[in-house]
Amino acid sequence: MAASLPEFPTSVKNFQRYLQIKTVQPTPDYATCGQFLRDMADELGLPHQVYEMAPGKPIVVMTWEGKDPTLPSIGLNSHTDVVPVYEEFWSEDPFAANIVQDDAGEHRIIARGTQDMKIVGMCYLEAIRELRNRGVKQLLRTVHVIFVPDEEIGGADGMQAFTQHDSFKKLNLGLMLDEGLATPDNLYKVYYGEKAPWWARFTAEGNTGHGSKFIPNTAGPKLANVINALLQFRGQEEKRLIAGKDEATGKLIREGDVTTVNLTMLSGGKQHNVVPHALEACFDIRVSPFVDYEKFSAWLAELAHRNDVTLDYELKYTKPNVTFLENNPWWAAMQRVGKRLDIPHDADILTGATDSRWVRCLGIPCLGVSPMRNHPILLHDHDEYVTVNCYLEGIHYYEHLIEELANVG
Ligand SMILES: CSCC[C@H](NC(C)=O)C(=O)O
Ligand SMILES: [Zn+2]
Ligand SMILES: [Zn+2]
Repeated sequence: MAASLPEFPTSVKNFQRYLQIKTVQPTPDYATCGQFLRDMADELGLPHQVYEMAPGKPIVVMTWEGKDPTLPSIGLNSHTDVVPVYEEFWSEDPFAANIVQDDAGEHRIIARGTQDMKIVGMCYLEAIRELRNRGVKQLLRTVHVIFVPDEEIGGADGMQAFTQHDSFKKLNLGLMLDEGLATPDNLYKVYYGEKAPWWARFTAEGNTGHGSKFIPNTAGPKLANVINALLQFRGQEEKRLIAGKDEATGKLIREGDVTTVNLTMLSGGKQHNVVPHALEACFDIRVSPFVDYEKFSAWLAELAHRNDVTLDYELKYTKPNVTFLENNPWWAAMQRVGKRLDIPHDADILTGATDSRWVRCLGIPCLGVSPMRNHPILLHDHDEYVTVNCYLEGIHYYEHLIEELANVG
C-alpha cells in the first residue's frame, strides 16, 4: 500500500495548480494560464500588465516597484508553454501533477513542465511572497516578473516580438534571469551564454534513371560527401571535448567551446529502382559562441559548393549571445548568494537556445539558472519531475537572490 502523503504547503499546491494547466504545444491553454497568473499577481498585491504580441498569447508582467525606479530593473523571466508528451511512457498523468514518494523517501512532483520551466516561474512568485511576509516592503531596484508564451516553438509571438515593443524597452532591464538546467551534481549551473542554432538543409540534385545502371552525376554521392565531411567534423569536435584540452594551446575545452552537429532528417527518392532527382539532408548544428561565425559559415558554403549541393538555412542565429562574467556585478551577487546558502555555482554555456538570445542581442545581460541540483536532466523527457524539497529550496534561493540582485547599488 502506498504511504500516505503529508500535507504540503500552499506554495506546493500553487505549483501543482500551475502544472495542471495544459499549456502544452501546439495548442497551449494560454487563457487559463493568463487568468491563473493574474490571480496570483492579485494575491501577491503585485500590479500587472498583460501584453499580446499575437492574439490569445498573453505576456504577463508583474511589477514590484523599487525605491529607485530610475535604476535599471531586474527581470525574472520564464516561459509558460511546455512541450508535448508521449503519455503512454509516463507512470503518472503528465498534467495531474501527482506527488509520489520515491525509494529515498523524497516526494516527487511529476508533471510536464516541472523542470522546464514552471518551477522557475513559481519559485519567483513564492520567493516574493516570502520576502513580503518577512516585512520587506521595497528593494532598491524594480523587479519585473515576466511570463512569456511560445518559447518552445522559437518565441516569434513571445519574447522575440516583445523585445521589439515599446513596453519591453520601458521595463528598462539591467539584468534578466532565465532558465537553466537541472544538474545531477550538488551545484547550480549558471548559463552565461548559448550556442547558436543553425538548422542547415543540403539539397543535392542529379541525373535520374534505372536503379540497376552506373548513372553518372547522381544526387547520392554528392550528398554523401557533404554528410561524411560534417560527420567527420562532428567526430573531431567530440574528441576535443572528451580530451578536455586544446592540443595546440593547452586551453581547457568545455561544452561551450565545441560545435555539435547532428544529422536530424534525410529525405528524397520515389521508389527503390528509380535513381532520385533530388536528396536532402538536414543538420542541427549548434555553433559555439566562441567560433568565428563568418568563417564557419564560409566553410559550410564551400563544402556545399564543392560538392554541387545547395545549402539553405531554416534557422541561422548569428547575433551576440554571451553575457561576460568578468567584473559583472550580477554574477558577483549570485556568487555571494551561493556562498551564503552553501550552494556552489558553476558557470557554463547552454547547448540549447532560450528566450535569452532575444534579450542578450540588445546588450542586456542575461543569466540562466534553474534551481535544481542532484536531479537528473528530464526536460522534454518522460516522467519529468522535481522533488518537493528541490522546489522549496528554489523558493529559498530566489528569496535571497532577488533581494541581493535588486539591492545591487
Ligand atoms: C531555436 S527554437 C528551439 C529552442 C530549443 N530550446 C531548448 C532550451 O531546448 C532548442 O534549443 O532546440
Ligand atoms: Zn524551457
Ligand atoms: Zn524546453
